[in-house]
Amino acid sequence: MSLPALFVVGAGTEIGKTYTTAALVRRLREQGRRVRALKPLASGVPPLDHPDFAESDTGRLLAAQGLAVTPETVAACSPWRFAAPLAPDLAAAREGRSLSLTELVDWCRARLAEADAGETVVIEGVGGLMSPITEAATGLDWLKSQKIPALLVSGSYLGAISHALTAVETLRAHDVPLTGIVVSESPEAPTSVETVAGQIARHAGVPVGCLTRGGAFPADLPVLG
Ligand SMILES: Nc1ncnc2c1ncn2[C@@H]1O[C@H](COP(=O)(O)OP(=O)(O)OP(=O)(O)O)[C@@H](O)[C@H]1O
Ligand SMILES: C[C@H](N)[C@H](N)CCCCCC(=O)O
Ligand SMILES: [Mg+2]
Repeated sequence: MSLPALFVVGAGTEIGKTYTTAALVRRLREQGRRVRALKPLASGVPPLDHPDFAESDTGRLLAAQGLAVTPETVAACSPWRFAAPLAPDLAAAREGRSLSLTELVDWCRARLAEADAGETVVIEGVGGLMSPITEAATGLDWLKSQKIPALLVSGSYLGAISHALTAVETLRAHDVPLTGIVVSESPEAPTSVETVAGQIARHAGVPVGCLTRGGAFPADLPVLG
């Protein structure tokens, strides 16, 4: 199995997990490293031939990897896709489908196991750390089962500090290794992203980096071994 691998989790939804994951993929590729980005479970995904597909998580992660959108590349990145922009269990129910945590974890394990030596695998979670993914399981259960370190993504909106620190405490309570935190600048935040990152860093006890609007992955954040 390749190492390192990273699981990108959010302190909330729509705060920059995909943006951060894509920025990390680009950074690693610039460094000449091989990287595979996965968004195994995605809700709010339009059909492949829809003009908005490129803006979906899967579309953005394929673009960051330099991959075209084809039925094969999409299925290899995001095998579980649902149309409704809801928690995955609800989105699946709208389509008369259901999800199995075991199948999801096994699929990810297989991708980690088949990765070449020297290849980095980055998995983006869904929603916030404890967003429901099946009727019984949350994203935290998924992350714990996967047994790879987490990278936490936070916003810089008012309230983000508490959301980020609550997620840090939850990860700690569940013995999930946390490699660092990326604060992705939120639109119309009342203070600078650096200020928010500084506040989070004072309490989090792990490296914290800033990702400004439209910016690149923070150069000073050591997230991979
Ligand atoms: N640092 C940033 N610079 C520019 N745009 C950003 C940044 N962070 C997030 N965005 C934009 O904000 C929106 C939400 O971000 P993103 O899709 O990365 O969130 P997410 O946490 O992955 O959401 P989800 O829970 O749906 O997976 C996207 O349009 C994204 O491009
Ligand atoms: C549609 C959205 N962008 C995500 N794909 C799913 C977010 C689920 C959040 C559920 C919750 O924690 O309340
Ligand atoms: Mg995303």
